[in-house]
Amino acid sequence: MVSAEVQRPRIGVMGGTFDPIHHGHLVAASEVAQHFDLDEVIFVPTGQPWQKDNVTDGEHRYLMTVIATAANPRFTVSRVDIDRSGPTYTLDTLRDIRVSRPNAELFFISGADAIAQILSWKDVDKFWELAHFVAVSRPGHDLSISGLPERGVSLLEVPALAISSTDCRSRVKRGFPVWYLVPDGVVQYISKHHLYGVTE
Ligand SMILES: Nc1ncnc2c1ncn2[C@@H]1O[C@H](COP(=O)(O)OP(=O)(O)OP(=O)(O)O)[C@@H](O)[C@H]1O
Ligand SMILES: O=C(O)c1ccc[n+]([C@@H]2O[C@H](COP(=O)([O-])O)[C@@H](O)[C@H]2O)c1
Repeated sequence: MVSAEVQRPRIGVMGGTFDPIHHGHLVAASEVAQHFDLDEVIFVPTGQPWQKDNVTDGEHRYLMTVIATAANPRFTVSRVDIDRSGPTYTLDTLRDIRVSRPNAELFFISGADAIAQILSWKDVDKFWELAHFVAVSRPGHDLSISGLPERGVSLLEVPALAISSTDCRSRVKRGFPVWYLVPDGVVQYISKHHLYGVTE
């Protein structure tokens, strides 16, 4: 009797502060999904990103991420980092996602700037047994993985979008449009909730 081989689900994990989520994030996730034949990409907004200051409330960032990903049947959003108290560490993110997807092969997606900082992340030496890391190109940043285990990390060139959340926040504050930099629903959410406005 021939036993059918059960295929493990291949799941991307796109962690980010998403303050706000923009098309650079979405294109990165979509390209990695295509290249690595992923069944799903889980977007995970950070709770308390310990290497960033003055971050917008997590519920706003979570809801913008839900709005931005809603149309893609392979994109989902997880609250694991938003709901965990204390600083957000990727080790916890990956462990929590593994609990909800026990059989999955995980692919953690990050941009060139983030991967360049990875050796400063908590317990980085424990990452490689939990997920494969995919580092994508990003305008203005060299894509390099020197010093990281070769089998643990892959590089992927993606269409260059010179968009950052910092620039989106600055544009809103200065009264410039963010149409076409972020999804339409996110533009409307920012306006409705008066995010990133001039502080009185
Ligand atoms: N334009 C982009 N192209 C490719 N990857 C990106 C791009 N923007 C962000 N990323 C990657 O997405 C992940 C989450 O990024 P994050 O939410 O911090 O956005 P950001 O634009 O870098 O924000 P900020 O400007 O506030 O630092 C990181 O791994 C980052 O490298
Ligand atoms: O684990 C850490 O110590 C750590 C330090 C900095 C960033 N990260 C993760 O890297 C991802 C991108 O973070 P950021 O700050 O660039 O939005 C996000 O999932 C963070 O939780 C993780």
